[in-house]
Amino acid sequence: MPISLLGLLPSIFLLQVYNRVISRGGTATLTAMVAGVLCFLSLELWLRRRRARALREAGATIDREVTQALMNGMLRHPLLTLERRSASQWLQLFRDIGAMRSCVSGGLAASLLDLPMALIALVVVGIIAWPVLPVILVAMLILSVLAWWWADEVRSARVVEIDQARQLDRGTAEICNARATLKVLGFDDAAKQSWQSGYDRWLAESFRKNGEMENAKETSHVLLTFFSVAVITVGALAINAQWMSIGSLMAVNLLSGKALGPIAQLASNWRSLARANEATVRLQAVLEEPLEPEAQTLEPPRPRGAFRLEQVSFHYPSGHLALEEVSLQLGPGGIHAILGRNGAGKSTLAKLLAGLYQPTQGSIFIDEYDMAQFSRRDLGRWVGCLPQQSYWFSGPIIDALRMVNPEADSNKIFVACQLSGAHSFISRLPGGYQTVLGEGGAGLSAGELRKLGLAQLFLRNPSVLILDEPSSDLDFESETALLQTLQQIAVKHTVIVVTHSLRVASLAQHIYHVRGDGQVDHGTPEKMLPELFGVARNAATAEGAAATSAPALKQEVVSI
Ligand SMILES: Nc1ncnc2c1ncn2[C@@H]1O[C@H](COP(=O)(O)OP(=O)(O)OP(=O)(O)O)[C@@H](O)[C@H]1O
Repeated sequence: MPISLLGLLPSIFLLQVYNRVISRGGTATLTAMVAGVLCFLSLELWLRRRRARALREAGATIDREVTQALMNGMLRHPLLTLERRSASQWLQLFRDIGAMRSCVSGGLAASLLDLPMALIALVVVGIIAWPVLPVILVAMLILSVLAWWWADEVRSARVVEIDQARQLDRGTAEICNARATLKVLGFDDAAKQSWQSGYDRWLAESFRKNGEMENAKETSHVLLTFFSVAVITVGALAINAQWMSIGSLMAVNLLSGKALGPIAQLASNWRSLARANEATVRLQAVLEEPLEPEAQTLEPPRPRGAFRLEQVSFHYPSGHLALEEVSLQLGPGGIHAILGRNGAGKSTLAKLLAGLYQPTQGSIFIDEYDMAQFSRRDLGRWVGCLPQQSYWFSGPIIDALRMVNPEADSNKIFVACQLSGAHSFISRLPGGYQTVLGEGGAGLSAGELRKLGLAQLFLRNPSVLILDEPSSDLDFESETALLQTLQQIAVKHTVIVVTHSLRVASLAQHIYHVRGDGQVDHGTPEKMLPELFGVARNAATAEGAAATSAPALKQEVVSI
């Protein structure tokens, strides 16, 4: 408001110069007025800088608060919700925050704050030059209607260009992720064509909308000049009729710019409001989604690792029913194999046991505790999981290993790597544990990355280890070594292995067969192996002889 009031200063100065200085020759008055104007201008400069800073701070606060809420929220979203959005969609949500910030601290906020100036200018025009007031009112009306007309994106709460830019981003991210696959399979032309058509659509829409906005801007500019001419014309007629003075006309010419400028500026700033509005709706939807429970303040004792499923059903949001009223017990201790055909629901069962998915119906207990009460952080301490596909962070190997257990000393890291079989190949690398890997572990083979994933799991030393096809990328020798290790770990821990391997299955104490119709059969390997593989356990163990003839407990296993 003070800035708006100070905005009247040039007009009042002009009016006084004409009425008191030019017509009466008052040089002393002029000096005093110039001194006064300079003081007020200094005040206005100070106020404007304060206002700009307040807007900047508001923008930065919104950015900081929403970014943190989004990052915390994302990491506390249940796995199913996380999986629903791709990495590029999450990235776009972080970019949406920028749209909110630029709306608050950008030109739109400033022109909205300047709107009171328009009202004050109108009042002053009414006092000093009432004959031109109707002209300015009509001009305001026309500019307001046009500003609203051009604000179609705000009215429909949809920015088509952003929709298309997001689709394009998603396509680009997918091509970047699949760059090697595209090269290997040789269908890069097809992928490029589909990307190009998305790009052309976005470019055409962006070009069209930018043209519309340029049009709005240029039209407003010309209209402002036209209204200024209209004010001078009507003012000149009013002076001839002796209804107002020349000084008033000169002042009113400046005032009309103050009254109409903020409205004309709205037209070119609408887009940032439309973008911020869209971004806010999207962010709000994500921030309102339910999160996993907070970490417990009271820490229950480390579980022994006995699972009990009571009438557990699970279906995906798509409606696919993976498990239906399954009841079973598992552990504590020992190796337990989950078997079944592709797509039967083995990984789904493993994720339920790890607490990564919540049953749609029924309950899962670990020891005597209902798992639903625990946060992911609590469960992560007790139930370690090696998923079918895990991500390896770029940077030195040692840093990524320390990330999972920052308190682990070097000895513990060596032991975990020896157990997983990673130590031997890391030692052969020229940089050893300091070797820097690329994104996703680029620079190592799939089997080597698998061993590093196992090392991370061992480093956490959970009560329960859930491994989804741990030996899928391992050579025979490495698989044998891993099986020996798992046998020994299973003396004190519960080891659950999702597998297609007869060797692994033959070592289990108990086998769970996920049938694919929502049911799970289970029994001893003596009963299940002939049914599933058509071989007796004895024959199977003979095949996996190296694993079963594990020597006395390895020293490394004792230390985890
Ligand atoms: N996020 C998801 N949304 C919808 N359906 C899913 C999702 N993840 C898996 N499914 C479906 O659930 C079923 C079970 O999947 P799951 O990954 O548990 O199979 P699996 O037995 O581990 O298979 P594989 O041996 O091939 O690894 C599959 O038919 C799959 O299509």
